[in-house]
Amino acid sequence: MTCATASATTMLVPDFPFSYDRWLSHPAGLGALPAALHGTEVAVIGGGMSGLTAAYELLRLGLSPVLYEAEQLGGRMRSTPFPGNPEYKAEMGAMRFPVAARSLFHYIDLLGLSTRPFPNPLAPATASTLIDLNGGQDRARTADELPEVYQEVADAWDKALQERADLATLRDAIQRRDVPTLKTVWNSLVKEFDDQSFYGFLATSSTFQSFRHREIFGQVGFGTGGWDTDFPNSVLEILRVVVTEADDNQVGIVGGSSQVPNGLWEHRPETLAHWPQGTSLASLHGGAPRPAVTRLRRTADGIRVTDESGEEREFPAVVFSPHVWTLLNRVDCDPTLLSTPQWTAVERTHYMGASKLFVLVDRPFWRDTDPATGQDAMSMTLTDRMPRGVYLFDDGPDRPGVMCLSYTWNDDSLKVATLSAEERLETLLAKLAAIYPDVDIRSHIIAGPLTVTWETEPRFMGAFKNNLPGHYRYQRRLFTQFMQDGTDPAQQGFFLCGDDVSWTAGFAEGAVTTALNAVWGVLRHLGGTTHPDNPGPGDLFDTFAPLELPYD
Ligand SMILES: Cc1cc2nc3c(=O)[nH]c(=O)nc-3n(C[C@H](O)[C@H](O)[C@H](O)COP(=O)(O)OP(=O)(O)OC[C@H]3O[C@@H](n4cnc5c(N)ncnc54)[C@H](O)[C@@H]3O)c2cc1C
Repeated sequence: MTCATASATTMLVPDFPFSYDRWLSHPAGLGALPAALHGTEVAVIGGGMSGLTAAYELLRLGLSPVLYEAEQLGGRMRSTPFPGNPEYKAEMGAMRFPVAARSLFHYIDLLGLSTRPFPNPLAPATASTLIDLNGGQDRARTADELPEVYQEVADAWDKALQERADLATLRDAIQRRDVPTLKTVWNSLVKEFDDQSFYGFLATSSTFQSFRHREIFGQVGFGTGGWDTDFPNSVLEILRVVVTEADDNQVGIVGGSSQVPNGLWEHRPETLAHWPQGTSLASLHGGAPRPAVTRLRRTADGIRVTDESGEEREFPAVVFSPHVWTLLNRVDCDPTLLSTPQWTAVERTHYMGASKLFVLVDRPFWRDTDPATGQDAMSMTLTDRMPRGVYLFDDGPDRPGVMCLSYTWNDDSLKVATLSAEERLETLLAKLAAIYPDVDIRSHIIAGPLTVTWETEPRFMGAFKNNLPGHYRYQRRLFTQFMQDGTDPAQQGFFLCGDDVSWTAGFAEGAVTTALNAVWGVLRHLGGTTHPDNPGPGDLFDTFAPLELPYD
């Protein structure tokens, strides 16, 4: 089932509500370059979802993208096979995609990948959910079956959103793609809430005056649940997720998320300029990308890229997709790559930490009925103990099942960061035994543990960006960096993309849409144009531009 079209809404981000999905699917294509420029090499640094989207579309425009990847293609769409059982995978990064992510789904559909509903807390695809808070447990199949207090919390959240953030108007404007209304309402929220944290928003809402309600909300929250580690972040980040329905109606990709970026590497576009039919990024690169980039220098004609092998190549344009922090410590950068205010924004970028631990088990034993209680042996679990979130994936009763025994963010991720994989497993099993005393998880494990902590991964240093209060201005500088008309020519030709420069970090949709901004930027920089019937994000920049907040 691929179901982008089943969504009435789209992740039309209110800061810049350009319809990337329509730009992508328009028969006129993304643009055209003078024939003399066909085959021009453009560097694309980073082979995650963003870099591969950019490289794929630059290839279709007739350019010759040269992809650099430091580790493995796919980046944070990392589906790691279990040793001995490679058909089963652990989703170390992205694992669930809102069907509203229509630009991402443009590529999921293009590649013919199948999706299935994701087993989020209390979702229809989830047999049962257990909430373990303050030592007490509540179990339910749907939210309606939970005790009254949970409904009070859900109502408090709905009311707070309605009263303080005009949620219904924003959602309606997004569904109708009514940009004037969307911008009017959203811009006033940006002014009001840029300085406000998520927790501050709750604590100052009349509907959340009970601490107990705030604590339960931190545990169960909305959509994917477990939002309390997000409490210090800017409430604008949360409002973007809510208004675009990014946390609702999510699906997983059958066979693993990494198939999307890896699929673009192998895919042979049906329509492409200049190149013969059958050309793919893989074929252009002889099957393997260039290694890590170590140095970037401006020259009279462009940007010189040095890679780990010592090779140097000069390009008229460079697209950079890894986390921007890597510009501070992994890549020796020419200071003129960015303006001083943009460098400040790079320095201020704030990333969330996240850890996960997966095991493969012999069968989905959690579906067994506990004879004493008549309930499932185990459930999708939200807990305030160390594991925080337990997710259960099965392919039928007689086949192995995948357990994500723990998915954590920030402080909870740091609690396991210094432990080895085995130590993590021991600790997590002990914590889960306190919730499920009669279940012997270990006796079912046939492979794993597979684990990751993104903040200690040298090429990432964090899971995904999340702005703190007061960060809007920095975010704006990074997001709009692809607009280089009118800037100092000596500072043109270098284009940032990736989910950390997007307004919706933590969602692959932001990786795709910022890649499309960079593609537009490269097209423009090299002297190409978009079709008048299908203007791109930069052509319509003034209509959609993110609000500028005063500095003084
Ligand atoms: C724990 C976690 C959970 C997530 N959950 C979801 C989810 O459920 N749904 C969703 O939509 N999104 C989710 N995301 C976000 C999603 O994974 C990202 O939005 C997306 O994968 C980002 O793609 P990217 O290309 O911008 O960056 P990346 O995937 O980080 O790609 C950057 C690439 O650059 C490479 N690189 C770094 N330095 C260099 C260098 N010097 N030279 C060459 N290459 C370099 C890296 O190795 C990497 O491959 C999650 C992310 C994490 C970490």
